[in-house]
Amino acid sequence: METSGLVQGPIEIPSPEMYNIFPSILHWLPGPHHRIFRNFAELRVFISEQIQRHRQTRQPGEPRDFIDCFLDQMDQEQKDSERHFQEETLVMTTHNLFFGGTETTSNTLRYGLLILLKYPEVAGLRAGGPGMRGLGLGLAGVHGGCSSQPEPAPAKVQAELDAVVGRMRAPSLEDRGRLPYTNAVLHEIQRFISVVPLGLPRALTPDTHLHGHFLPKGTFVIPLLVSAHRDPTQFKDPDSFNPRNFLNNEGEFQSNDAFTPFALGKRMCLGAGLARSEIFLFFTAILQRFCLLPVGSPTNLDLTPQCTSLGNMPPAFQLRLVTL
Ligand code: HEM
Repeated sequence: METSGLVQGPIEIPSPEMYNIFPSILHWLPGPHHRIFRNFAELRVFISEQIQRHRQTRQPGEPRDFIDCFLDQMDQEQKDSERHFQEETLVMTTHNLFFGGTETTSNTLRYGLLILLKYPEVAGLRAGGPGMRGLGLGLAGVHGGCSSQPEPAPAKVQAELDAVVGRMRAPSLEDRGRLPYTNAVLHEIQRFISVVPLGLPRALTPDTHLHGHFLPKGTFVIPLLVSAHRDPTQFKDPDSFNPRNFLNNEGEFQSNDAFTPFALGKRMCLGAGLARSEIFLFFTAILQRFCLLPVGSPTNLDLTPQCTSLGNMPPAFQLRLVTL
């Protein structure tokens, strides 16, 4: 049995760069980007309703979640004329968590699956064997399962998962340290795609000299995270996908200081730990159970991101998942 596994594409925006530079002008121009603003407004309404429900059901001092904690803090600061914990901040912070926590991780997962389709020798897309059932997610109407594919290169991630975790239980975070190749592949996916290519803007607190340039105090600086990820002094052949960037000669996992998908410093991604856990658990759970198959030849798969500057999104693609 095979069912549909079409991966949907993103909303098309005329020019994210334009929006970054002239946000107010785009508000007045017609175009599909207005869907984003509508979605944004809808999400605000949803969050405001959730806050209202929290107010009605909460026990002050006994927080159940982030919104309750924030409301407790608002109570404490009620009499403070310079209070930071206000309703609008709660709405926007919750919104940021939603937005920052969903698109980023889901794009990484989608992009990662596309990369693994393109580089089957990494994931280990297996040829059909007697133990493989043609069952799972796939394109409606397409038949043949893994057996229609040519014999693949060594099934490295799947072989490692088989050896360390087996098939009797789901992979857990405790396994991460014992899966160096898989860990390296996941790091390489994040490096290769730079799903968030720019860090958030900063303002310089002191006057600064950088590479012969004088930058006065107050200058806005936007870190180009993608430039670190494509730096040939840090990564061998940085425009290619190569998990060896995160492995030493003994095949052990090796980190790299230039790996900064979550940025650096005090304002680095708040959800980095959660995101890394999600990426690990989703990928390993999928690869433990399924053989990934492209629709058509892997050589025809295009990895060019659909949208840059706001975020690197994978192009729409189709994939079949066949149970192992
Ligand atoms: C693959 C997944 C993710 C990537 C690549 C990513 C990347 C980033 C980057 C580059 C920044 C800017 C940090 C800076 O400029 O210093 C950021 C900020 C942030 N991220 Fe993530 N993120 C991911 C997932 C998440 C998740 C799961 C959450 C929450 C549930 C989250 C919440 C946030 C928040 C709240 C900020 C703002 C932090 C601040 O301003 O102090 N992110 N993220």
